[in-house]
Amino acid sequence: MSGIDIHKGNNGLHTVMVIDDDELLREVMAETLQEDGYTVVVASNGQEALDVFKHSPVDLILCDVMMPVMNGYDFCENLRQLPNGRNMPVIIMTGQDDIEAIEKAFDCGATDFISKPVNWPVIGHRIQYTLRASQAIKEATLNAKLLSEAQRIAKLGNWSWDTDTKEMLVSAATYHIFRVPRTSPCVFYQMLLKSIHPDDRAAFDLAVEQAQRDCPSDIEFTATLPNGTARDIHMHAERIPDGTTTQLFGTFQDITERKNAEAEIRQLAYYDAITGLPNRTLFKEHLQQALQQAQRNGTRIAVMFLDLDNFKRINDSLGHKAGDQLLAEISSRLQQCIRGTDVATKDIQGSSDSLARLGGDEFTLMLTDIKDLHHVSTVAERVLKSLSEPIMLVGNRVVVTSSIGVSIYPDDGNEIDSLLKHADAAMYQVKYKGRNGVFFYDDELRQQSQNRLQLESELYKALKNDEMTLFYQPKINANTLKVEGFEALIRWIHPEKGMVSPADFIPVAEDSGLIIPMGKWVIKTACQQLQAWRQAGAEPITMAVNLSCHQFSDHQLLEAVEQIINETGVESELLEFEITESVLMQDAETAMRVLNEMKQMGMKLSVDDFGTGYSSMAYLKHFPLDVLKIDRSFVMDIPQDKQDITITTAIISLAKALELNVVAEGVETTEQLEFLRSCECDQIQGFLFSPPVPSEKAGPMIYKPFSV
Ligand SMILES: Nc1nc2c(ncn2[C@@H]2O[C@H](COP(=O)(O)O[C@H]3[C@@H](O)[C@H](n4cnc5c(=O)[nH]c(N)nc54)O[C@@H]3COP(=O)(O)O)[C@@H](O)[C@H]2O)c(=O)[nH]1
Repeated sequence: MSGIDIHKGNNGLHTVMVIDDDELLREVMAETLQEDGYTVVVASNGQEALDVFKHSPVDLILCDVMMPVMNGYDFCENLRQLPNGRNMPVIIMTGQDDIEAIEKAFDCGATDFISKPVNWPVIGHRIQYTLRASQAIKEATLNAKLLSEAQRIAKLGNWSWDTDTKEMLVSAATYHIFRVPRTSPCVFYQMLLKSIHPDDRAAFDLAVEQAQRDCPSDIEFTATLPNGTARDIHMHAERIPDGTTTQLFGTFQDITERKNAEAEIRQLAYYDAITGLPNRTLFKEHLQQALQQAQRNGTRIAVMFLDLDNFKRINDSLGHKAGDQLLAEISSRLQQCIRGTDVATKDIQGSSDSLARLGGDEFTLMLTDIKDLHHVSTVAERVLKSLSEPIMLVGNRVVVTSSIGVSIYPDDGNEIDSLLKHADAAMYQVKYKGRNGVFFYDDELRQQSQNRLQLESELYKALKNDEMTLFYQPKINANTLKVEGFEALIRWIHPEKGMVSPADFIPVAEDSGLIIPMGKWVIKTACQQLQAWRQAGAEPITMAVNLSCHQFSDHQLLEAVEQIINETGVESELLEFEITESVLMQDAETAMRVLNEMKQMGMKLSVDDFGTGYSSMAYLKHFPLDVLKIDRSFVMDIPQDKQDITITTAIISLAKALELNVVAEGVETTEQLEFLRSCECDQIQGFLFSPPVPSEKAGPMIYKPFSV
């Protein structure tokens, strides 16, 4: 017979290949199998069968042994070499029902055998059973392969272990995780034990013991691989269901990448990138733990709040890179300072004392277990001395001093926030007294902070109860002495205390956030007043309103101003904002953006208290400004003070060069006026003409020039 002879069965689900040199037997067999529903392909010897097999899909082979050209044994051996022949079920038909022939058939790769003469009624069932078994093997093989791949992808391997015999059977992925070659179960166990980091060994033994007691356990340990690298491994262990207490099973998973990512996230979340020190969040965790411990042990804690005195100036003049370098140097000096007698640790575990960078140029130190406050002073003095040593920054010798405020638990507070707040208040006391020093939070500050709290709550009520009013101080043309504008200044008419100075409550409003609604009220009231004067026939005059730091950085400010302008109908070019030099220079880039937006809306912009901060001329040149206001402190001692004369003259010249109007504030005497006039100062504001007054008194000033 030549070519492929196919006999189609009626269901055609499975194809059986019949290989026999006896043509009659072949035909009978084909017919019988066809009747059972199989499609049949026939071949007359092994060689022909191999050729047929290569071209037509077959599910099972029935093969005679003794055949010309190629016998059944050789066919089996050759078939197993083909990729799709490796797992093909082959039933050998042997006439010799002896063990030797059967063994030889199995040796050559046969799946099963049947004896000749063939039992025809049974053969269909035999084939069906073999096909079913083959299908099950195929599925199991595929599942095992997919599982193995899944384990590889998940870096997860499984194991089973008899803790008595010390035999540990593991999956391919487990070998891969530990980077060891396939080996015997006993050897693998030894390798595993050897790889576990000594610090993790006790936890590993405990996890095994726990699993033996039928409590599933999970641990993470570090394994050192044969190539010396360390990997983080997670192990889950359980007792084999219905097994003995020594029979365990579980998984190993390589979690190194996850652990690394977690460490990176932790670093970003808890540490400062410039200095590597703990940040505010971690410091608070440290402090919280230390507070709990101090509460239990009845000990004291010192919280030091440290602020560098001249950082901003250095940052602005030498650049941010140098600023970062400076912070890193400060951080390492601080670490050395507390290492003298105290241990500075960077992490929570085992931490006692701690150092952190809160942001900007602010650092905090926590000293625990304080027996004597003298010790805190010693550390603080050491810090001051160390930080004031010169630092070389991009070729410049820089000297930085610092101000330190200290609060003590439990004396000055029981909670994180109050301790930090009080240390901060003490630090401000140092700044106030001239910087470069240490101050401990004390009764006076406590009283001040209580007063502040009281003021804050009264301020809330004041806003609600309409206790605020505006006074107006005229700005007068230095030559004509005509009123060209007013500055609106808030006043608080307290029901019991009478008039409270804005100098006392504006800082509290700033800290509490109340400045935002209060500031809006001021802008609106000032605009309403200006519009009322304009509608009553006044010439165009300006109305200046002070913007505090918080107001200036409030994202909703411009929206609110636009609404006020629309509601009151005031001409936007008559509204002037006075912003202090220090607020503008705090974040010059942002200031530039906000000022430009204000300018686009038509408002006038004025730099208040000019000369008291330190302006970057580069920014000043580009800010869209209209007015420079010379601070009162320079005008006060004119004409006696030579330096003030020099400064005032210089500011006026600068304003002229920048094509800005210049206003002198705090003018109280005719000598001051004469001097300012001689320098061509444009406008005068001060008690010489009028203090801030209520609107009823301010209004008539518009129509009648002043005289001196
Ligand atoms: N953000 C806001 N700040 C405001 C507002 N209203 C006032 N303030 C700020 O409070 C500080 C104190 O203000 P005040 O007590 O009103 O003092 C002003 C003038 O009364 C005072 N002044 C004016 N001329 C003279 C003078 O000849 N002699 C003298 N001794 N004092 C004088 O100067 C203050 C105005 O300063 P300035 O704003 O720099 O022009 C003060 O910082 C106010 O800015 C507010 O609504 N919002």
